[in-house]
Amino acid sequence: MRLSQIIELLGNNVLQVVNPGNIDPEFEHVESDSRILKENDLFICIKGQAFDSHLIARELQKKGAAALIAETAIEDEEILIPIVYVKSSRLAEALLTMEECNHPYRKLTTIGVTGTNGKTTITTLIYHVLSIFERKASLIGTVRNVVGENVYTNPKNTTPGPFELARLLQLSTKLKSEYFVMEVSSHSLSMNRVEGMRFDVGIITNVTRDHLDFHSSFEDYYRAKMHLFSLLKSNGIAVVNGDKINIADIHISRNRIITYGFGDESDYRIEDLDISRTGMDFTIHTPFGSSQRVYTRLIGEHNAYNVAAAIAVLNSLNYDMDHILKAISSFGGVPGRFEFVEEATKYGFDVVIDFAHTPDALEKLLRTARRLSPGRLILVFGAGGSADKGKRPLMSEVSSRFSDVVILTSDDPKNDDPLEILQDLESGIDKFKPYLVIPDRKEAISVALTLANRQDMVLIAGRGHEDFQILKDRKVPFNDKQVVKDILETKFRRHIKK
Ligand SMILES: CC(=O)N[C@H]1[C@@H](OP(=O)(O)OP(=O)(O)OC[C@H]2O[C@@H](n3ccc(=O)[nH]c3=O)[C@H](O)[C@@H]2O)O[C@H](CO)[C@@H](O)[C@@H]1O[C@H](C)C(=O)N[C@@H](C)C(=O)N[C@H](CCC(=O)O)C(=O)O
Ligand SMILES: Nc1ncnc2c1ncn2[C@@H]1O[C@H](COP(=O)(O)OP(=O)(O)OP(=O)(O)O)[C@@H](O)[C@H]1O
Repeated sequence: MRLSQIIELLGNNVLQVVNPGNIDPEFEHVESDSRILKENDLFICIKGQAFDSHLIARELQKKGAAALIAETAIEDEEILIPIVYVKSSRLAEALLTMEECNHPYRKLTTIGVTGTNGKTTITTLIYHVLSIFERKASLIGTVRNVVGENVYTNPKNTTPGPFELARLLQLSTKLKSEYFVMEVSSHSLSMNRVEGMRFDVGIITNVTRDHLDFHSSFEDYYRAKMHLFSLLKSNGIAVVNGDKINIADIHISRNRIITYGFGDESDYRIEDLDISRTGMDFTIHTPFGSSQRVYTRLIGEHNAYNVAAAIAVLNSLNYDMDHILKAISSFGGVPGRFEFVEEATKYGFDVVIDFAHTPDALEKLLRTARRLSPGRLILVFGAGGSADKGKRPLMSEVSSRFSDVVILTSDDPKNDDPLEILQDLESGIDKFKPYLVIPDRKEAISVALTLANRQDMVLIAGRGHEDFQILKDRKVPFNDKQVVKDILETKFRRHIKK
């Protein structure tokens, strides 16, 4: 692609072009990482959180960059290559990488899920059903990225950056995938990561308090999520939790919006939810007048929403309800989401691992647990560091309200002082209810298990499937489920033998 074509493609994102030699170079490739820049690349300068590549313009020129895209002034007389100034470098990055890859999303049915909670569950469930139907699909999200036989676990981001996204889309088309099912985080929407692609289906689950370290306000966070619907293909549809989201906020015609929920107005309406320890069932009424009983191994009202969302999407893609419901019934869930540690049952109590790390998710977890457990609820949780501090006391407040014993502990402290995080958490706790503060997570889990009597339920929240803890810049192995199993195996087995 030539520089003149790039300028045309970027349209009104372009502010100014500085081209001392008045040249129109042709580029081999668009790059935004100086470490892998090659001669004749067009380089996009980005001011990131850790690094600002505008500051290394000379090095970029020396390495062979044929032109630069920039959003802040590069005042260096030695820079002789053209510079295209734009309003947003990240937007330019998204548009140009997708152009370079020839818009692979056009050959795929793309399904994007946004919302504070439920993204991984819904994407994984849709992927599962499509796999049962023997349809080739890719899955992109927090837990893993799967494209054909390639599985990338613990990806850096829930939603990849533009280069990786374009590469995953391209690989999907190369491997003849039909579907591309992905989580779309609010960070990615704000940072224009997905701006280069378009979706056949956009799903929104809910928007509740989270990430207010990154977003300037709740309204800003909400707006970021809603932006997904600006990225629909011309005939794309929105699948919306009608109980949680005001459809007036989605600016597409009503006949392209499908709602799900318990509310009477829902297109896919949930009724008569019956929850047990092994799964749940409910009736789903469809907009085509049919009503069927759904069985799922997922547990909790929040998961009834997630299952209804998946049904609405798949049925809208013209899959038959009987087949959808059969495939859903065989879905075993996502690791670390309301996952029982079966080894605990022989000791007479339950242990559940869950990824809840927002006030709303904790409430949903505890309400579900209360429905299932005749005994006490003993909750172990902490809060992540370097993230939304304001949600910490709100999480404790919910925890005090819905559980019987709370043990505050460490999550992923990252660069924050673990004791300061605990103080923030403690400030929201109800001091008239039993609670403990045990900074060491393993010890906290051990104490919770020791406190558990017959029929109690121990809930270990916040880390879910994750198998590490981030302490400053150290990543140490830590998996809640494994830790529970180890404690039961050592401490409890010995105890029983005596
Ligand atoms: C704060 C943040 O969101 N950072 C994201 C951002 O990184 P960045 O661009 O700011 O990175 P940077 O290191 O400052 O570099 C800036 C630029 O300089 C370039 N560079 C850098 C070094 C160098 O030597 N040369 C060079 O050219 C880089 O290639 C980049 O273009 O853009 C990257 C690519 O898109 C992301 O991977 C990265 O996510 C970091 C890892 C992150 O942790 N993000 C979290 C907050 C996040 O996005 N989370 C959400 C999910 C949250 C949830 O739902 O719970 C997600 O979607 O993952
Ligand atoms: N529909 C829902 N409404 C509220 N809470 C939910 C819902 N679905 C899941 N949760 C809660 O959120 C936790 C994470 O679920 P899931 O991984 O599906 O969400 P996510 O949106 O992908 O989360 P994250 O963005 O943090 O990765 C679950 O363990 C559960 O506690």
